[in-house]
Amino acid sequence: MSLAPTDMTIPADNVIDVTGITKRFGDKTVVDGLDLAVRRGEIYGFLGPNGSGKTTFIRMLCGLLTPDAGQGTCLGYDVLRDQRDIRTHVGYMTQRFSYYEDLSIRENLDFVARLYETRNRREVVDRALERLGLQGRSKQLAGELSGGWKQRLALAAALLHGPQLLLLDEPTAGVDPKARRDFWEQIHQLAAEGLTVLITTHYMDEAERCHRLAYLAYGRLMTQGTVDEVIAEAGLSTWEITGPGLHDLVGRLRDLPGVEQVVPFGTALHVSGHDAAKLEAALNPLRRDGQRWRQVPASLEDVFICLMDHSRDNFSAQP
Ligand SMILES: Nc1ncnc2c1ncn2[C@@H]1O[C@H](COP(=O)(O)OP(=O)(O)OP(=O)(O)O)[C@@H](O)[C@H]1O
Repeated sequence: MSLAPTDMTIPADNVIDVTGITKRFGDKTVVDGLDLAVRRGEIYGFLGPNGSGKTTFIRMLCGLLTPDAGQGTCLGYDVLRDQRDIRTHVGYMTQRFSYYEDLSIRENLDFVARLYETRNRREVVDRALERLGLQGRSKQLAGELSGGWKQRLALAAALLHGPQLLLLDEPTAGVDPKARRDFWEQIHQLAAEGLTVLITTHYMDEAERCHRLAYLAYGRLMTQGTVDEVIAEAGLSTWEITGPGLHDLVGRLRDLPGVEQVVPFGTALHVSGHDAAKLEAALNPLRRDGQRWRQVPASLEDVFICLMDHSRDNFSAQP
């Protein structure tokens, strides 16, 4: 499939470059003064709890919603004025499968190609089928496909018109690990060819596959950077405890000075706080024979849980 530039001019550096983007629904500010710059060829992860404003932000970026405040460009187009141009040049994969279940894969792709008034439709659809490994199933009805194949169809459709920016809203939700891995290989291949990707996900392993990422809570940007930068900036000290008696330990740990979060991780507990000395002093008296206590680097999940706990709910208490 061709990902060659279309007829537009894109700034060499930032494909997305927006500041102060804000959206209100009634008295709720669901996206609150968001700044974001994403470079060409970057895979940028967007994380945050349910309802934190990720989809709303993406819909503003791709010209489906108008921001109430803020400014900037997407693919060189003004996000307030040039929404029609943006819509034409962006590939958007929505959270819900939105293709015709009673049409085949090929018919669905052909339909999308018609919407974009694509020239050489047959050839373009053939290339899309080939690229996504869908040739063998081209006659299969979309409604009969498993989650992983539906996701491939949706990705093929989002790429059909040769966009330079792909906005993916939880594309792998409910998809099995093998299909998720294949999907990410595909995304990295596309990025290597120059496509820019903004992707929302709740999976930590996927966050770690992004070049950079941002974490949102209640519409506000809590942190952004590479995985290492985000972890370092959080400044969390974390202890991992394994062995017997962890269940009883949880309750005793939670109210100790210096302990800010206690999270079970499989057969281990992660105990974190920002003041390393205070945390260690609080933990020391609780050590028991047979348990293993060790200091570990904070994980991305530790950091995100901490950010969520410390963020203020500005959704519920507005005048
Ligand atoms: N059209 C709308 N009218 C009113 N409220 C809306 C509308 N669209 C979204 N919201 C609200 O805005 C907030 C942010 O929703 P949004 O879907 O952007 O979050 P999200 O981070 O994408 O969540 P998820 O991870 O569950 O997909 C939510 O409280 C949601 O109920």
